Order: sequence, then structure tokens, then C-alpha cells
Amino acid sequence: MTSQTLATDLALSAQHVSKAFGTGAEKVVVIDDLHLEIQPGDVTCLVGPSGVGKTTLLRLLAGLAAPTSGQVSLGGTPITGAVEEIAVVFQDYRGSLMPWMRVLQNVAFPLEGQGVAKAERLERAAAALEVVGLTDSAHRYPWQLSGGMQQRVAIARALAYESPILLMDEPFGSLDAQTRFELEDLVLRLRRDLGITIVLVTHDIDEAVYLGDRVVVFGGRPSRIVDDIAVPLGRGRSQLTTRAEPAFIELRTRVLDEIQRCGLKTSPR
Ligand SMILES: Nc1ncnc2c1ncn2[C@@H]1O[C@H](COP(=O)(O)OP(=O)(O)OP(=O)(O)O)[C@@H](O)[C@H]1O
Repeated sequence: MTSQTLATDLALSAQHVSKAFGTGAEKVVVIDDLHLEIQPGDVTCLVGPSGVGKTTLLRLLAGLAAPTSGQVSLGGTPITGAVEEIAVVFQDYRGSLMPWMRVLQNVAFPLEGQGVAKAERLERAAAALEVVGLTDSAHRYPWQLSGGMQQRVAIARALAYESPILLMDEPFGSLDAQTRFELEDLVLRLRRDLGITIVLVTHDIDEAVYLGDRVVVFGGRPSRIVDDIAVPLGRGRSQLTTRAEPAFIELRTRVLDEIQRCGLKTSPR
């Protein structure tokens, strides 16, 4: 995997997408007539106040939930369920790893369901662990690892699918700041070295601006896109210098302002 590119030219898009939960008087429309096109090769960060529908949208984009109306498509082909071109990483890495399986097996295991032969499963798992810097921990159990390492295992598992698109839902929300910085830089490396298209939901405005080629701000109920910002910070970013750049500070202020104008709370770091 280290020498392989996972770049795709397939655009992931939501067209006229609406999503409602419940029925009758209980019905809540969370997303209404949303249009969003994810550009291949970009890191696109989705931000917005709590409850606005970010996770719901990510699940729709992943094919893990169906829109009430409208369509999600990949390269023009409608998505009606999970597809092998899209992998997903959730915040709750503890719930997603199996404690009785060693790290290598945890990464390799889901490939069994895809019909991948055992030797290739192990090879792909080992390559994915190398990408996330965990080769030395392949034979340990998840509970022997720190939270940040466990989330690296979860990322490795997604990489082992060799999917060109990675959707991440608050992947670093429960990690300490230093570990978070390391994993943010891992995300940038995945995009740079493997060409992976990444969509990342975060509450952290600084993280969104640091990682994003584009930051999409959601607000309102039903939710709509209140701002869609191209981030002109180049691709060679550094935790120390990028975050101090005037353009970075200007963008984070703009995003925070947008979210505060939605009248709800989120957390700048
Ligand atoms: N399965 C469900 N059934 C009913 N309501 C749901 C369901 N899933 C989500 N919702 C509702 O949809 C709204 C959006 O939820 P969602 O988790 O997508 O928001 P979010 O922006 O990701 O929030 P957070 O930032 O707090 O994680 C919330 O009001 C939530 O209660």
C-alpha cells in the first residue's frame, strides 16, 4: 500500500437530499434539499453546531442510511448501500475494535467479509499498519494500546479496504491535543501520499481549517450549507506555522462567526 495511490476521479455528491426521522407529529426534517459535491483528492471538513445533522449527512454519503428524498451518487452512480470505494472511521474506536483479537487480526478481519484470501488479508493489514506507524504493535491487543494508537488501528482498518474515499466522523474528538495533532498530520499524509479523498466531520474549527482544502459550514433546522470556504493555505501544512498564519486566523474567525450566527454552540480550541 505504501507505494500505491488510492486516488480516484469519482466525485461523491448529494443532490436534492432530504432526511427526516419519525412520522406524523413526531416527524423531524433534519436535512432538506441539500446539494454537496465532494471534489476527488480534497480534504473536505464539515462543521456546524451540535445536532445540525453532520453525522446524518456522513451516513447518507457512506450509504449507511438512505435519504428520505433525493440521491447520493458516486461518479454519477446512485449509492443505495455501503460501497467498497468508501470506508468510514467513527469517533468511538473502542467500540469498533475487538478486544480479543490482536491488532493485525483486527485490521485484517473485515476483509474476510469481502472474500479476500487470508494471505492477502494479512498483507494488506500489515501494509496499512505500516502507513499509520503501528508495525511494531501488530501483535498486541487493542487494550494494550493508548487511545490514539487504537484510533490509528481503526484508521488502518479503513485503509486496508484500499478505498479511495475515507469518511471520518469526529475521529479525534476524544483524544488529547498532542495525539490529535499527530493524527491530523496522519490525515494530511494519507491525502498527500495515497491521494485519498477525505471527508471529515469535526466540532473543532481550528482542526477543520488546518486539515481542510475546503470547509463546509452547516446551520439551521432543517440544516443547510451556510458557508462553503476554499482554504488557501497550500498543502504543505505544519502545526506550528500554519496555525499562526494570518490567513488561518482569518478563516477560523469567519467559520466561528458563521456558527455563532446560527445561534448554537460549538467549541473552538
Ligand atoms: N436515528 C435517528 N432517529 C431519530 N432522530 C435522529 C436519528 N439520528 C439522528 N437524529 C436526529 O437528527 C439530528 C441530527 O443528528 P446528527 O447526529 O446528525 O447531528 P450532528 O450535527 O452530527 O450532531 P453532533 O455534532 O452533536 O454529533 C438530531 O436532532 C438527532 O436527534
